[in-house]
Order: sequence, then structure tokens, then C-alpha cells
Amino acid sequence: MSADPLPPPSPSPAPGRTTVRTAAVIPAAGRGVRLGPGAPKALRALGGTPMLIHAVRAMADSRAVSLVVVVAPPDGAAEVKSLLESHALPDRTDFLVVPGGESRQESVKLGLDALPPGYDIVLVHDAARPLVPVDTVDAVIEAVRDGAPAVVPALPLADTVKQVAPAGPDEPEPVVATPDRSLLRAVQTPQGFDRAALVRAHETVKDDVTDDASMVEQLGLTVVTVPGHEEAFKVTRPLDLVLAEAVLARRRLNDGF
Ligand SMILES: Nc1ccn([C@@H]2O[C@H](COP(=O)(O)OP(=O)(O)OP(=O)(O)O)[C@@H](O)[C@H]2O)c(=O)n1
Ligand SMILES: C[C@](O)(CO)[C@H](O)COP(=O)(O)O
Repeated sequence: MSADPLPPPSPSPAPGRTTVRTAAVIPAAGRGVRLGPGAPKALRALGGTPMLIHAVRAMADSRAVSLVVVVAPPDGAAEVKSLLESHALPDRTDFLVVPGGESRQESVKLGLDALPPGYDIVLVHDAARPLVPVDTVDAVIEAVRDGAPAVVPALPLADTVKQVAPAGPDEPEPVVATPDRSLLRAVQTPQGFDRAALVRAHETVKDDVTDDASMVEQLGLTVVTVPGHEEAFKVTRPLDLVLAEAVLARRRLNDGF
């Protein structure tokens, strides 16, 4: 069961002010090499439905999200369009599909470039995190509305973390440090942004990065965390898919279908 959804964004805008609208960009153009051979990861089935459709529904479940931009595998935009058309999605949400790029970073940029004017808050959500609960999505949006330029859902780490130094191919890696775990977080998506900050980050930062918030950090802007959720894990390796199937089966049992 999900909690009460957020009210529509800015239900009573001040005179002369327009409503703040939120869009979600879903990079879904990866191959899923770590998951093993098969269709592009976003199109693989979870509970009989493509993982991407779960991720799209997770964004559209938030009443604040009125547009979802899906960044499809470069040769799969037509297939993704027809998938979206053939699955039930909320009428109040618009959808756009654009072809993706070589890296996640490039795919997000292509999604951002396709975003029409009028969306001032942007979520970036991995297709590979199909089970993020709507409460987490809403918490991210709320924190951006409260003024944070960038927001990441984050969880404390369960394992102790070691920093190692590079070693030769058959050498054991030497441990060089044990960072204070209490100050480390594993971050998830959707990450939420003030659109102007995210666009500037993508135009300015040229390093390869693994998430969008780190690009905003490089601009010197504040990035804050909200509590993440265990079920927002990323389907990366085969065991993650087993866990995702189990979580979905439990949800369906609890929902009575
Ligand atoms: N060129 C790329 C690479 C990744 N992604 C997307 O970025 C998200 C997170 O990436 P990851 O889990 O690393 O997916 P893959 O790149 O597909 O996985 P792998 O590295 O195992 O190939 C996924 O939704 C993936 O589809 C993308 O849109 N474009
Ligand atoms: C964006 C991300 O999901 C945050 O944890 C992650 O950095 C993506 O990493 P990947 O190696 O591209 O899966």
C-alpha cells in the first residue's frame, strides 16, 4: 500500500506565478552487460512486464509527475514507443521517447535536451530501479520544492568499506584505509533537480561520472539526501533479478492480485 500521494504541485500559485511542473527522465538505453546475455536490460521481463514499464509506472504514480521522458536503446525507440502504448499508464501523464547514447551520462543529456519548457523540477531515474516506492519519489520532489538544487535518496551501508590500492593481476589488493562508515551513503534514484542546475551541470562537467548529483556537486551547489528505500535497489546482476521477482510477488500478494 502506498501512502497518500503528494497534492498536485503548487495547487494555488501566487498571482502571476506559474505552477511548478515536474518531469522525469528515465535513461533506459543500457545493455545490461552485468545481468548477462539477452535483450537490453530495460526491456527484460519482471513479473511478466518489461522492467522499463515498472520504472515508468513508478514515476507516473507520483501525482506531481506530469511528463516522463524515456531514453531508449538507440535502435529501440520505436519498440519502446509501442510498449508504452500497449501498457496501461495514467492519462494525466505525458510520455516522450528519445534515442539514447553511449553512456548513461550521454543518455541523460539527450533526455534533458528533449524536455519541453515549463518543467522546472527534473527527476532522473534508472530504468534499472523498477521497484522504487512512490513515497521515495515524492520525498525527493518535496525536497527540491523546498529549495535544494539537487536531492538524492540514500541509505546507510550494511558492510564495512575498505579503500584498496591497485595491484598486479595475480597480486592481492592491499587495503589502505577503512573510511568511517557512519558518514557514507549508498545513493539511489530518482535523483531530483532544479532543472537549471541540472542543465548547467550537464553543459559544464566533462568528466565521466556515475550519477547526475555528482555533476551538480562539481558546480559547487548543495546536494542533500532524503531517506532511500531498500526496494529501490538497482537490478544489476542476476541475483538482483531474483530479489526483484520476490519483492514484486510479495507486493502482488499483499495487494490481493
Ligand atoms: N548508454 C547507456 C547506459 C546506461 N543507461 C541506463 O542507465 C541506467 C543505470 O545503468 P546500469 O545499471 O549500469 O545499466 P547498464 O549500463 O545497462 O548495465 P551494465 O553496465 O551492466 O551494462 C540503466 O537504466 C541504463 O539503461 C543508458 O540509458 N544509456
Ligand atoms: C545513478 C546510480 O544508480 C546511483 O547509484 C548509479 O551510479 C548508476 O551506476 P551504474 O554503474 O551506471 O549502474
